[in-house]
Amino acid sequence: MAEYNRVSECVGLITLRNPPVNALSAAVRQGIVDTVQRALSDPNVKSVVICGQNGIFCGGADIKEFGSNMTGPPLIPMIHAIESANKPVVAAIEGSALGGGLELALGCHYRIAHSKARLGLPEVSLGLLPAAGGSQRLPRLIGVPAALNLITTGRHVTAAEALQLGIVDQVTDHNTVAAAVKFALSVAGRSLDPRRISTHPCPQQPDLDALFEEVMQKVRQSARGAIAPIACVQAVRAAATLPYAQGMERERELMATLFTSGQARALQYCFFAERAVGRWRMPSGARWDTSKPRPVHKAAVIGLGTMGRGITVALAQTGLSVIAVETQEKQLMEAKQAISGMLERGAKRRGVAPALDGVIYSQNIQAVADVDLVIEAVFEDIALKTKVFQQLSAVCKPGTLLCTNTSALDVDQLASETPNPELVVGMHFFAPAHVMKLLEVVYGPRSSPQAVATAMQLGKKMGKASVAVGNCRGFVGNRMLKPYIEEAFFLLEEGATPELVDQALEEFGFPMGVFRMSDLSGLDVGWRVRKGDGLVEPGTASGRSARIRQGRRYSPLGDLLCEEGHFGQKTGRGWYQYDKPGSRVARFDPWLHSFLGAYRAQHGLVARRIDHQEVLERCLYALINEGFHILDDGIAAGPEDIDVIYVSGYGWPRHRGGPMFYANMVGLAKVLERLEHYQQLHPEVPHLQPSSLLRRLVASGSPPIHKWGEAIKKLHSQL
Ligand SMILES: CC(C)(COP(=O)(O)OP(=O)(O)OC[C@H]1O[C@@H](n2cnc3c(N)ncnc32)[C@H](O)[C@@H]1OP(=O)(O)O)[C@@H](O)C(=O)NCCC(=O)NCCSC(=O)/C=C/CCCCCCCCCCCCC(=O)O
Repeated sequence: MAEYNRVSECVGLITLRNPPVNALSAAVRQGIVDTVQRALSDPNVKSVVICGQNGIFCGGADIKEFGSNMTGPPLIPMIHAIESANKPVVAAIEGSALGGGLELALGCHYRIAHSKARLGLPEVSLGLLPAAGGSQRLPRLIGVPAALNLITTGRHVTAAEALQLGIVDQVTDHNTVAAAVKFALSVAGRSLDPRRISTHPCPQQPDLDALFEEVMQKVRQSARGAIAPIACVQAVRAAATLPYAQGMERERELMATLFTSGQARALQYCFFAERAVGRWRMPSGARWDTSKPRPVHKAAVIGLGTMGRGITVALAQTGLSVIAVETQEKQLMEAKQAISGMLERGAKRRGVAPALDGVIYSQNIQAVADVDLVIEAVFEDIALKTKVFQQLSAVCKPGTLLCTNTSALDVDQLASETPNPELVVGMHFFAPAHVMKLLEVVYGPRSSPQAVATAMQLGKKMGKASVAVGNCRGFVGNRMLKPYIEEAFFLLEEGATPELVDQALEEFGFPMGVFRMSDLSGLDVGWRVRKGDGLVEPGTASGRSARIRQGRRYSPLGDLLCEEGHFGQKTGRGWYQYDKPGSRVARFDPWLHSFLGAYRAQHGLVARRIDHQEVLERCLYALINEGFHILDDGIAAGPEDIDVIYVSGYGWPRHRGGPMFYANMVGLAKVLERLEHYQQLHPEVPHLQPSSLLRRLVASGSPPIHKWGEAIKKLHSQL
């Protein structure tokens, strides 16, 4: 797994071979140990170059090995042997040098990078720290502040930034291995002492204590309960304050805690889940690897409200030419200004030219005649959307894919209004569409695999976490959100406060609790949906019967606030109060608390003490239970799909892996037992009734999450 050649007569060239990213598996580590040994013992070899095959240096430790008993030579002594070598060792970095890959390069005496290479220590995003000496060498090489930034964020830097920081010694636009070999020849015989990073002291830093205190505070705030960023700061502190050997000991201790933590398992699960969702499959048997996407060069967006504007920006930023259609002239002018502003700001951030010319604006739907794909983003009204789809079917060239950005309406119904339902899919973006990572690609029974493949590929090009899901009310994300929100309302009725519920959820790791989130997105959104469902009634009735609608428990609390004009941040009043409409700082609202008291009295409810555990169990287990229904219904192909949706679109804390992974960690039997407990207490709440899939999984011995797919298939075949 590491190939050895002698080149230019006296350079030993070691090539890592472990596709696709040359991860440092046991075999690769053994290969490095053997080939380094061979190069150092060959008297004809004066210097050594280490590179990776297929244009990538090394993607780091083999993450797949982490879950198993690790065998093979350990990384730390391997890197130490390279650093202590008596012949110069040069890393030739193409593609990526990440994690253990960069740590390997830091053990080399010199580093040459291709201009397109990216380097970084992203271990923190896997719940770990750079524990092959990276946390001790990098601060010694580039100073404490820069190292802290890289190690606690895990961000990847370009070769140019790496050069500026002093991580690499040279950047080339040409053949990196050839440049490294030339460089290796030029440094043969030079003293290596100054090149051994571990022997350097950390560059002096004034006010070291104040710096670490400030960084620790910032990291704690943004970590939302994640432990790895904090351990990263502690490890860098060891580099700054202790001799290398003691720093390495501290690095080892900190890693020992992280390595076996649930958070590391969750974050590594997320890494693989995000890649797994690209391998989508439909109940028909159609799959990602047998369905060819159609090329999309030109796209159109219909309707330039908030969503349409964001979608236009996301499409234009991928380099597509976009026709942006809005029939109202004033709206069109406003949209044009807003879109140009977003494109300019985005381009400035990314250091590229804004794609302003990529967007053509029109008031006329005829302008979309020759596009390859249309995304409809008009108001959520089935009659209006149906009309637009009929117009599009008449105007567009044959084969144009018709996509709807609906978040709630029936994609199949829209498809059935067109002559070619196989060309219709949902592309459910999340606001703001050019920023949010998530895209649900919604297929109906008649959507062609090619249409799904095209939407999935376009999502990937836009940098979205794209997940293919079946069509149902709310698709995956919003369908699961409904019981979560309903439980939060019920908890208020029973004695909780918005502050208590939000605090429990935010301590769990959500960026915002359910009520702060509701204030941000607007209480009127749900009110409109509930009205459409015939659930909203005038608020004069009292007692239990007033809180049973359509045969199940219902809380009219949100409706009552809306009737008062309390729509959240936009009106300055919601579950909290705000200094003025549009302000973002949520404050305790005494009116709301007396309103809740009066409401409970009117309905004969006696407030009881509710703790954080009950909030978490009722809100989260209700949401998870819906996830099991979704899996059972075949709406999501696997738990990874649900987890990626929740982590990338709904603020589920990544270090908890997503709702289904969390259920797996808590234990399926425990989730089932708690649901049964709450269901007995609240028999009129159907979403607390444990899903039959959850019951069946528990009955079959609660297989681990990576085996659920098999188990679900088996359980279905037994039905
Ligand atoms: C940028 C990438 C490298 C490439 O991106 P792209 O081209 O888009 O391709 P992808 O789709 O992402 O990936 C392609 C497939 O490759 C798989 N892959 C990628 N990286 C890895 C990897 N590192 N390991 C395994 N597999 C990998 C990926 O899954 C895809 O396959 P599939 O589709 O899923 O089938 C991009 O891939 C990327 O960013 N990769 C991750 C980079 C990264 O995070 N690297 C860091 C890894 S962690 C690390 O290096 C840690 C080092 C520290 C030392 C570790 C020491 C371990 C043992 C210590 C034990 C301590 C206990 C102490 C006990 C005691 O002492 O008491």
